[in-house]
Amino acid sequence: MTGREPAGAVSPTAVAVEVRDLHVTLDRVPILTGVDLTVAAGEWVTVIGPNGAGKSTLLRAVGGLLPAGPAVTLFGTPIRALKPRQRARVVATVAQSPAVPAGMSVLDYVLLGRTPYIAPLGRESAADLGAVHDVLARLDLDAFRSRELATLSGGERQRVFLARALAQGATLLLLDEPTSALDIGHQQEVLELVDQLRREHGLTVLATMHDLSIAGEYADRLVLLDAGRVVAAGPPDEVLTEELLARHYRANVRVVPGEHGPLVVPVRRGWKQGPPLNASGIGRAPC
Ligand SMILES: Nc1ncnc2c1ncn2[C@@H]1O[C@H](COP(=O)(O)OP(=O)(O)OP(=O)(O)O)[C@@H](O)[C@H]1O
Repeated sequence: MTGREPAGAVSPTAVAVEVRDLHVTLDRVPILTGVDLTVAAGEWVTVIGPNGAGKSTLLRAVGGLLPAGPAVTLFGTPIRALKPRQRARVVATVAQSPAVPAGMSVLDYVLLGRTPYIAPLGRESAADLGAVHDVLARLDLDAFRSRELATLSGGERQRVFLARALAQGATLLLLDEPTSALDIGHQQEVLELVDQLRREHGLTVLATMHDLSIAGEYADRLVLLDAGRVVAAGPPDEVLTEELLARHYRANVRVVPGEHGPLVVPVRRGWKQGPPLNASGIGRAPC
């Protein structure tokens, strides 16, 4: 469906992502310290953590957008051994706020995802166009194909960014807060599509998310990052605990069982739960 093709020199292995003792320093500030992470082929792992924890930095290092030395291996090959075109066939990234090229149509933008398959100075093939049209249809973007990307709403644009990554046909998808601008219906639609592609085509997904309930519903495992270190990792019900979320997010939450994983409900601090409301029904007595 996404025009996935052989990934050059990279051979299939049971491990999609191997990160060992990753240290990243930006402008002399240590951002990631000794991060270890393994993602099995076909697995969905979501990195959670408070603002500034280093989630995007970790995804950028895994995607080869930041130098990571020997610490990152994709499908058994050190990422620094992959040439850019080879890497683009293996890993596709949806960044948090990708640049929007001025004057570019949605169709042309999504076609950029096919660049690793088009010879330099060559033209896109019928297969490239087919992959793009397929992805546009599945993301409910057909009506926008001729529109200038810059004129789309934030949520429409976010779906186009994902479409470009899917059109790339890579085996590993890195999604940095892929649904932050989407309404609740489109959130579910997009995440279900990613999960369906994972099941049908063996995609591996490494994501970041702030919505913890949604993170737990879709991921096989969660990795909790705080101040550049992994502080917890495991199945959602082991990581989404009231105690861990209080400690690392300084958040007051209740965690309740849900059909597809724990649901995290924020509870306002310093106010009594439930009645009594005052006589007019507005406001509660402070604790
Ligand atoms: N070029 C840079 N120089 C110095 N510090 C940087 C640089 N880029 C990022 N940082 C810092 O690194 C830290 C981690 O940033 P990152 O974007 O990875 O966090 P995050 O967990 O994704 O945060 P958020 O949830 O807010 O998106 C932040 O404190 C950020 O300010």
